[in-house]
Amino acid sequence: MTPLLSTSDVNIFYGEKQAVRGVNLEVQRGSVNALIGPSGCGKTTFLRAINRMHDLTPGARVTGQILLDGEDVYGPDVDPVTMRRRVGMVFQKPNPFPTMSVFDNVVSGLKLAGVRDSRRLMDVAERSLRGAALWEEVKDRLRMPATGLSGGQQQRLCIARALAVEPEILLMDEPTSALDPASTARIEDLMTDLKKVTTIIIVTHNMHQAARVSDTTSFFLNGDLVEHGVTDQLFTSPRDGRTEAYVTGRFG
Ligand SMILES: Nc1ncnc2c1ncn2[C@@H]1O[C@H](COP(=O)(O)OP(=O)(O)OP(=O)(O)O)[C@@H](O)[C@H]1O
Repeated sequence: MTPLLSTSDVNIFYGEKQAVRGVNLEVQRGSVNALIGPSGCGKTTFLRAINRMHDLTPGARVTGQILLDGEDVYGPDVDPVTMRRRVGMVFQKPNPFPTMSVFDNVVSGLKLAGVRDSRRLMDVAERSLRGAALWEEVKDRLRMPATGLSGGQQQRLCIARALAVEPEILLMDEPTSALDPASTARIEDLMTDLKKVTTIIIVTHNMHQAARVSDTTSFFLNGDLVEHGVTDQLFTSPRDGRTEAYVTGRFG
């Protein structure tokens, strides 16, 4: 099967400092992929290369190749804004637009793209909120400020906002680290459903979470991708001694 995402020899630098080294990775359509590893090993740096977020970081540089559905993400004719629409992102802390209503948050990307048809906007809002398992909780307060929602609801709203533009891939950077256990469980459950409509790469510090939600796992250490494989196998019979030491909690 042709992978949806494939990277070859990806190196990422902040000025002179190299944060990610020679990463080769393939991600299949409709899967959840976890990036794990100790703090500072380059997980977030790698994630942000996929949707060209480093274009916005002064001094950051990406070399090598990242192909999304066969297209070079850093190709000369690729518009970074269009690429960021194809590659959605959900951050550690929920970041709804604070001055906008629930509804306007969800459809903000579509409005930015010039969609004005109110029927279509409502359809997309409902589909996206249902997709993020939030519709039932907010359907009667779509016009209320997004900031009135709980933290867990705000994070699901951010997922709905990302889904509204139908991303080919959804990047999630520790999406539950600011949430309570109940909200975390809801988002973990949601991921299984999200696989039906998109492909997910999630950075997580929590190895139990990686084991629960992901199909494949990539273990990073000091900027290197040490091991990538089927999650069950990586956790139960890792090939590399460093992976084994990490997943058995010998360092972290
Ligand atoms: N904007 C930046 N400028 C310079 N160095 C950076 C920048 N962002 C990250 N780094 C460095 O790059 C390395 C990788 O950081 P990164 O945030 O990708 O790691 P991580 O694995 O996601 O860590 P964590 O789990 O703590 O979030 C670290 O040494 C970090 O200090």
